[in-house]
Amino acid sequence: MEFLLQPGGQMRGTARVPGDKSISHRSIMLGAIADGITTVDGFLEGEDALSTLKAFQAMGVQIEGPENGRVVIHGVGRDGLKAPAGDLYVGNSGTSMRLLAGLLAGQNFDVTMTGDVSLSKRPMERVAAPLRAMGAVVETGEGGRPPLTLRGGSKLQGIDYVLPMASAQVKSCVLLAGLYAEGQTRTTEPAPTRDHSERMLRGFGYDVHVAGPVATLQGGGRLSAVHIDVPADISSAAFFMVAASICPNADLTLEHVGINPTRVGVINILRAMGGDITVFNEREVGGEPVADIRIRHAKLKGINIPEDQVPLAIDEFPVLFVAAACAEGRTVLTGAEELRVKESDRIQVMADGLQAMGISAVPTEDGIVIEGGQITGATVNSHHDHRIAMSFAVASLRATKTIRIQDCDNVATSFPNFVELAASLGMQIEQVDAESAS
Ligand SMILES: O=C(O)C1=C[C@@H](OP(=O)(O)O)[C@@H](O)[C@H](O)C1
Ligand SMILES: C=C(OP(=O)(O)O)C(=O)O
Repeated sequence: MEFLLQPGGQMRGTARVPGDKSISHRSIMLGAIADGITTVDGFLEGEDALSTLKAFQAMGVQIEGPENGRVVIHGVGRDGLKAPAGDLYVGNSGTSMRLLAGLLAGQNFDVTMTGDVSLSKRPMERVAAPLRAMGAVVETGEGGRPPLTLRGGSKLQGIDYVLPMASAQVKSCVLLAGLYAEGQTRTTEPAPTRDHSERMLRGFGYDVHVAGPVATLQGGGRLSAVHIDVPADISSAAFFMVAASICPNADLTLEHVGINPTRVGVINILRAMGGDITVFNEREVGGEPVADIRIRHAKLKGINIPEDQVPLAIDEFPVLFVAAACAEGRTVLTGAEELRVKESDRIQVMADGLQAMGISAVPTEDGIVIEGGQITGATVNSHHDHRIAMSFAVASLRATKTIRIQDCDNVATSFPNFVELAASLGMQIEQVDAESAS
């Protein structure tokens, strides 16, 4: 499936984007191994979160929904998971594979996880290594890539793990394995990353101690079912935050957006570029801060993006590169080599696409240098990457010609109603079959 975009779109109105993907994954994982019935509202009905949901159904957990964002999980308790009948296929979802690796390392059955063509290229040694150090038996495919197999029956020991990279997936993997380990498990991260696992574990009544970069928990405890209210995903909101910022006359309000301090890099960076963003109606919902956000068109300027913002905006860089392409002057990103191991190499793929659209975008080892300019139009490829597809769609708001984006099926992993919502706010977008696209 492809996206076809015409120049001249608008960006006005009020919208609520779908539920947070990171929190949706974790709600299923923790709900499944808790005692009692966990209810979830605002669940992301996208393919990635559904991959996690199906994995637990395959391990014998009764889960109802999602229906209008509501999921009911009949927790089986910490030792109640059953061996799945076959491999667990988790599609495009790195979060599913890496967090599940931790949760499954201490079970008494073997399990193999596989993924799609994009996930099959992504590094899994980063989770295999600490799990092995805890006593797990873990096998990866060639070069440390999927499939990922965990052999059952290993007795795990707690670990004091200093993360070599800023990664919430690796941190969460180790903490989830720590639930099944003897003694204490401690993670130390080089920079703050999303802390949804720590917050949600506490919500389920599990004691996690956090002091600066160090998170500590004791193995062997139990989780008690709760109700979880999933906020709208700031990573999905980001497409419209940039869209409204770059689009003349735009005035957009996004409702009920999660503004956890470990996720707000996109707001900080856009404001530093001159963005007109008002965060209001701040409240706390189920242990996560939430707010409404109003974005109006602004004249953006290029900046040197502070490296401390990188983990706080890690999934928002593809669309922030579009903001940089529309800004006056040069934007420089450094310290972001992690972008090369996402669903695609997001530095290279964005540089290629922006260049095809007439923008000077020069990749570096750990970032990119973008000169603001006039976006023309082009046919570009998303390389199986949902965020790349949606970012190029946003570029249409300042383009002079048609933009065609190939390979857009994976937008359904995180934002199944993107086309409908974008069109309702004024973007000139339609979905077309690849066959009709010669
Ligand atoms: O923990 C999570 O839910 C996520 C962590 C990040 O990955 P890394 O830990 O690989 O940076 C992010 O890119 C991903 O979309 C979701
Ligand atoms: C990197 C992402 O997700 P995951 O690692 O779960 O595939 C993302 O959604 O941008």
